[in-house]
Amino acid sequence: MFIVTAEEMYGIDRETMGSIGVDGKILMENAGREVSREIKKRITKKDVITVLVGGGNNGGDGFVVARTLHVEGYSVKVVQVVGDEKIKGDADYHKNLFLRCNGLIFYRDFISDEVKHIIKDSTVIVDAMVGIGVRGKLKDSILSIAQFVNESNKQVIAIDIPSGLPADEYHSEFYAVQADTTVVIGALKQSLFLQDTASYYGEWMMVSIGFPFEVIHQYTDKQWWNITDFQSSFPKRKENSHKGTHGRGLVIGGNHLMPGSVMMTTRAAVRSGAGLTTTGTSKSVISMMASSCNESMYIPIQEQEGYLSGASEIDYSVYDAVAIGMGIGRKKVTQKLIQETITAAKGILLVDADGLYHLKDQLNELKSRQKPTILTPHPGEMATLLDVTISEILQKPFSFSKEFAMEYGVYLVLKGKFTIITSPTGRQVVESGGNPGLAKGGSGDVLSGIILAMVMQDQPIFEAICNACYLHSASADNLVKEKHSVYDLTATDIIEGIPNVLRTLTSSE
Ligand SMILES: NC(=O)C1=CN([C@@H]2O[C@H](COP(=O)(O)OP(=O)(O)OC[C@H]3O[C@@H](n4cnc5c(N)ncnc54)[C@H](O)[C@@H]3O)[C@@H](O)[C@H]2O)[C@@H](O)CC1
Ligand SMILES: [K+]
Repeated sequence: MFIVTAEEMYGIDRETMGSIGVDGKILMENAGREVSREIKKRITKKDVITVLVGGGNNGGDGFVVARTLHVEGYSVKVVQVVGDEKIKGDADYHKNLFLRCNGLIFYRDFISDEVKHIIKDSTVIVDAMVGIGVRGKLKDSILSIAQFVNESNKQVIAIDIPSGLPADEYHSEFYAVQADTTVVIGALKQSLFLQDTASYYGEWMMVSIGFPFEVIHQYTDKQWWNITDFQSSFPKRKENSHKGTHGRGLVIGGNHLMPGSVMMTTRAAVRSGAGLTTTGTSKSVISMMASSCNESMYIPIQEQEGYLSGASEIDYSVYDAVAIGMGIGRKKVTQKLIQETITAAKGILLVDADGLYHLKDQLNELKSRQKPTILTPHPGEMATLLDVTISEILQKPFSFSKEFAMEYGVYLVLKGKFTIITSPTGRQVVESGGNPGLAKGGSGDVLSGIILAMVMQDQPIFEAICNACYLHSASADNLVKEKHSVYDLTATDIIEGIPNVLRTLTSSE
């Protein structure tokens, strides 16, 4: 499913009406019909429904919903929250159809006792006051109605986007309707995947109203990754494959005080299908790891006082992919190791955790790498890389990611509740699975191991990274559904949950 900004949505709308020639009235009819279909799954004929209708096309969709439900025998009223002069064009056409079907409209552009009574007497509120055309904070008249709706405790179903909520990232202050359900029209809006706006949507689903796939794709390169994408792009294993087919991966990380991270990355890579996995770390970490992770091979790396300091002994040419940085610490001696690895690693290179800290002054080096580079920061690490605050990153995660990935020619995985994966060409995918059980030390290390294994399989690298993120979240979600809680779930559990996801979501022919 595609993700759009408001501007991109308007482009798609214009193109569909202009070049293709689909009449706006038909699009509006389609939108209202599809939204009604979703609403009907959530109501009965006993419900009393009020549709709050505003002055744009979002309101027009509201009139179609009101008419569709009314002619099918549901109890529906419309409250038009703007003056008559504001209802124009296609919306006015659909308003007249509703009136001619003997639909009932109350006109109130402020919160009066009458509107309060109508809302109080309703069981379901359909919010069609403002859609993606919202500009700034809601005006007082509509604001007061939105506030009353939020206090009313009624079931609220929003059309396209909760009224007042911005569709895009980097917005100013807002007040929005809190929906229980939002029926999103045509394409997913960016604010569905931003930390401070996502929850306003409540449960959501998307309906298609006739925008051609090619037209949508022409305007956006952003996508939400779901089970269908995972299943259709996950590589199938061939009968005649051998361990070399599935990649030789090297994990470099750890220090004498932090053996766990590199251990989890290694075990996750082994569990996710890497053909051969080698761990490069300090002697003391090897002695701790070797007995519990005997599928891996080990290379001791030069160290100074327990911290990794150089990797001249590694023959990088034998590895298809290298993951570096987990548990490596921030000591200055380690910087040289990162420097050497960036230039010496001839295959795919993934840099995570403290590796990113050391990378900060060497970002330009990445531009000359011949093979793909993957960086996997969380917002704090991303903020450090860019010298901005975490809250700035969270306000504009799509833009920051895209600029960064394109500037340095890297695949960027900005981790979080909504993980954004960006390719060097600016293509973006959001992976939104997972649960709060993942917000713990070690889960990032596990993700790095899964990515390492997946990028060595027979599939395009961007899809491989998206699938790795999906697998990581799906493992956590299955475990919380079946035998764990978000409190006790550990990074090790996530590794152990991988087989179940692979077994149930993929077939091995
Ligand atoms: N061709 C069509 O008929 C389609 C219509 N669509 C619907 O149309 C919507 C976009 O329509 P529009 O571009 O007309 O815009 P909206 O209907 O989203 O918003 C415009 C209206 O909101 C008012 N408004 C803007 N900012 C406000 C504020 N801060 N306080 C109070 N009122 C404010 C404006 O005065 C105007 O009346 C989408 O969200 C969707 O619901 C889409 O479904 C796509 C297809
Ligand atoms: K709305």
